[in-house]
Amino acid sequence: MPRTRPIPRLGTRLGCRCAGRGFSTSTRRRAGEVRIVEVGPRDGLQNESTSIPLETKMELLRRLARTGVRNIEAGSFVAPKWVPQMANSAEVLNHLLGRPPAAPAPIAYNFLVPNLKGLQNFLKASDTDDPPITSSEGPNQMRTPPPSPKAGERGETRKQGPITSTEDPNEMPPNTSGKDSRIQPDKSSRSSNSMEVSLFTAATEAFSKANTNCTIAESLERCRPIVALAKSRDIRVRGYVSVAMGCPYEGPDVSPAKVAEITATLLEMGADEVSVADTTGMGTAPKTQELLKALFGAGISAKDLALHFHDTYGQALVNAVVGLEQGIRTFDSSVGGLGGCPYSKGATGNVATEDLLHCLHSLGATTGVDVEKMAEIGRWISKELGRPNDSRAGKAILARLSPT
Ligand SMILES: CC(C)(COP(=O)([O-])OP(=O)([O-])OC[C@H]1O[C@@H](n2cnc3c(N)ncnc32)[C@H](O)[C@@H]1OP(=O)([O-])[O-])[C@@H](O)C(=O)NCCC(=O)NCCSC(=O)C[C@@](C)(O)CC(=O)[O-]
Repeated sequence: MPRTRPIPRLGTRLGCRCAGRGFSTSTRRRAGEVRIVEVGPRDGLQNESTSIPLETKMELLRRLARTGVRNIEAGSFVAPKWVPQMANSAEVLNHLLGRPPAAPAPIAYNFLVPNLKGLQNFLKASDTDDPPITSSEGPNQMRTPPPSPKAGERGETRKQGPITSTEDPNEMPPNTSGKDSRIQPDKSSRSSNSMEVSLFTAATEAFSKANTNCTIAESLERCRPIVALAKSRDIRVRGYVSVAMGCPYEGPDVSPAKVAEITATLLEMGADEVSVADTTGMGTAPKTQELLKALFGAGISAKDLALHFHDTYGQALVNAVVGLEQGIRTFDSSVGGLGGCPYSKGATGNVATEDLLHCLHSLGATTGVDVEKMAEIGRWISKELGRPNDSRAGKAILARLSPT
């Protein structure tokens, strides 16, 4: 009789040690530690049509910081005429440096830079001796001195926070259940926050042209000096490859081999990780699998990758689970499902952080993020922006918390 090949259960493939039968709700079924990169304040807000006050952005960042999330994309040093919503990113950065939001653990704040000018503006804003603080300080907030501009000028490397190129980006704090994370307003934890940058390119020529006014090859050449300068200042660099699973101009068939080639080029340049982005939400489970196969086939390790799903076709969670099964441990998401891309018509927001957390926690993953706090933020920011809350899990959690 032919022997059937045993198919490992999800939990087994994710490395959990479950005896006997396991259920998806079992706390013994652990998917390990998963890093969430909250992109709501940048990817989420960049597409809003009405101007968002700086204080609303800062309040969003303060609230997010309290959830236990350790990576937040906070703004973008792009041309304001292209993305006006991000025009006050220097002020956001100044606030984060001058008055870091209280948080249970150090946070890596990330800013998008499309070109060398963007990085130079980022460095100028972070080197400001006296950030222009205009809002009132919260009870737990202490002023942390901004990094000295002298270090970089003398050619020394400026010490960044704990998440740097030399450290494992997937490393998580010991307490990752989220629920019991406590705000620690001590100076040491907050002064060890770090500032990172992200650069971006695309997997199709048409999108590259629309988003950054240059070819893919030109955009990669733009990336090279950005990585070099950032590395010389000991700043962690993340790369993005947009439209990896479908392009608004060239259609759904984007070559996985091309995505893998671009991703490898960014990593070879020195990027610390690359977030592979399904900008249009055209990705499906088989396409995610095929893409990861191409990426791994190109010699790229899962720990150097993040996945960034938009939820336009409602496939983001399924795709994330495929990624999880294949060893990916970093996922981007935005609270309340905020977002869209100004250069991808019809694309909806990123997968909602609340939905992703609910899914990951049900699989036994630890994220360190408090999903209930995140749900409250989703409700709050949606109301502030006058848009619907796009997180199904968020709405369900809120209904459970306050049944009427
Ligand atoms: C890339 C550029 C700058 C090239 O734009 P360009 O027009 O080719 O550049 P340029 O060098 O000719 O400059 C044009 C003007 O912009 C200024 N400029 C130039 N650079 C900067 C800068 N950094 N900061 C401030 N100003 C800048 C520059 O000084 C000049 O000003 P002017 O002389 O006209 O007054 C432009 O196309 C641009 O900013 N595009 C915006 C791209 C963008 O932000 N897209 C959204 C973010 S990416 C994204 O959302 C995808 C992602 C990451 O989430 C993943 C996914 O889901 O796919």
